[in-house]
Amino acid sequence: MISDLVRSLVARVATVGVKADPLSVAIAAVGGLVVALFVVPNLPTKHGIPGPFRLPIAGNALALAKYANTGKSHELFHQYFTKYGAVFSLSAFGVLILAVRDPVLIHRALTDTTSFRRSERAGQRVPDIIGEALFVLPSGEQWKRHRKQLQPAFAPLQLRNAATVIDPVVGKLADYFTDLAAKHDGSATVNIYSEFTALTFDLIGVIGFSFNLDAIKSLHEGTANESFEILEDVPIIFQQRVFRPPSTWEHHGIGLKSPRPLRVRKFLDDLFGRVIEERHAANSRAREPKDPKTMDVLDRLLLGSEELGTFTKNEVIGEMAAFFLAGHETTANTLTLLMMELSRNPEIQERLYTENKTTLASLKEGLTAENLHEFKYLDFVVKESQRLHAVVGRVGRQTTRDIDYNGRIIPAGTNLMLAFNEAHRDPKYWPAPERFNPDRWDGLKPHPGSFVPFGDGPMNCIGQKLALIEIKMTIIRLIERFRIALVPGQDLSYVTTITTGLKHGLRVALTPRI
Ligand code: HEM
Repeated sequence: MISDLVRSLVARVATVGVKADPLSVAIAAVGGLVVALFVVPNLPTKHGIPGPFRLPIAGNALALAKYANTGKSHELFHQYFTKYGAVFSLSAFGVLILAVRDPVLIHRALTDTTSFRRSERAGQRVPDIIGEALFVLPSGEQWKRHRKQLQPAFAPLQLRNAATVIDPVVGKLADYFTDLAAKHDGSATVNIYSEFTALTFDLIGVIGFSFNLDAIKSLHEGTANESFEILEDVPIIFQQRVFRPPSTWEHHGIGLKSPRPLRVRKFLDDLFGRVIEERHAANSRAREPKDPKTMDVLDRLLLGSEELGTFTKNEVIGEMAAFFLAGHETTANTLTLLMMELSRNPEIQERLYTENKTTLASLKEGLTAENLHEFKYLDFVVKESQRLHAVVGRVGRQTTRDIDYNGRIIPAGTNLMLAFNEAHRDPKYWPAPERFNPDRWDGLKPHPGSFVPFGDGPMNCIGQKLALIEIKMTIIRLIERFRIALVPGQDLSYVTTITTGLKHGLRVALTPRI
């Protein structure tokens, strides 16, 4: 059909050359415009990878923005993967994007650092707030410096100490549920997502920076918590900017000079500025210099090192905000979706309870970071939940040179969207992919790239061990003390911002086990 259109236009243009009557000129001009605007953007490309119809200039940006702004981009991508297969192409304002579900290409893009990189794109969405933070920094020297400096804050000793912080905080949360249940006919009904968001928010503050933003306290006392509200706005601004050209941000109230982002940045400067000053003062009062082995994230950011130099104030504040961002919503969503599966599958819950009881009784030194591996069925349950619910559903990379992909050439400079959530449910790698079946993990070594909840390669999640300690300890302590049931009749649809979770959270009834 396209070739017929092009042929008739060529004939028209040829006629124009001979006769030049006004009607033919007008038809040829309109036709030329139609071809330039609608046909050329949709001609088969060098890479030959299929994809949905592209509009002139905007390409697929309008559909992407529409779905992204309603939190449903996962639905649009799923429709396209179903229609076009494991890799499809999109464009947005001249930028070519390949969406990838194929685990082989996902694995390659995450681990082959000579052919793929993280581009500047994510950082350019939030240069005013967290532009210089690890998880948006492009591949290169600055990323390497941040990673090298911060990695030791997640070493075994720090994780062991973190576990000693997590266990009592979770214990207090469980006490709160017990009291609530006693006041309400023996069962506490809560939106567990709100509880987990507050929990993970407080934990990242205490573990990473030794200060508590008291989100749990505010939630339970029903008081406002400005730090929490402001930090929660960062991913929303991020998401609202993703598929919109920067020239339109101001119009949507999310420009670099718009009041909302300015308020966020000012608040972060004030809050984190105070925390930084206090830490500097404490460090200068200390008689001995800090032992690098016991340094937390903030120490590492402030003290720098001989080898890696010192961090600017913008880098420190950006990292602090980004750690709250990367470290709390991801973990809260993972915990919530896991609770959804447990509340839907009482028999799995009971198996966990039995394992819990025997394993906890066998631990001489109590629950620690080191003995969590003894809860084997719990490990399967967590993995299976992360497989079905990849809360970081998509991650970006860019090709640094032409790539041969199954005989097709993906040109250098192409942006890839690696769809972890789709790879996790690919029937080629996962039999009965929609079934929540923890037993599938018994003896299983997944195909590379088919299970990547924390990414892979050098840019994998720096906080993954900490996140798993938080998740496992929370589940162990809640399952130990409560039966968890789903409150019927609720809307469990997903919402995708930077992460994917449940749009309205999750209401569960917690009934204490006697
Ligand atoms: C279940 C919880 C979590 C999930 C599913 C998750 C997932 C991920 C994924 C998929 C990436 C890779 C991004 C990429 O390849 O571009 C990542 C990176 C990152 N995560 Fe997590 N994360 C979680 C918890 C945490 C926690 C608790 C922290 C902090 C304490 C954290 C901090 C980071 C940071 C700083 C990066 C950037 C690493 C780098 O670029 O070198 N995450 N996370």
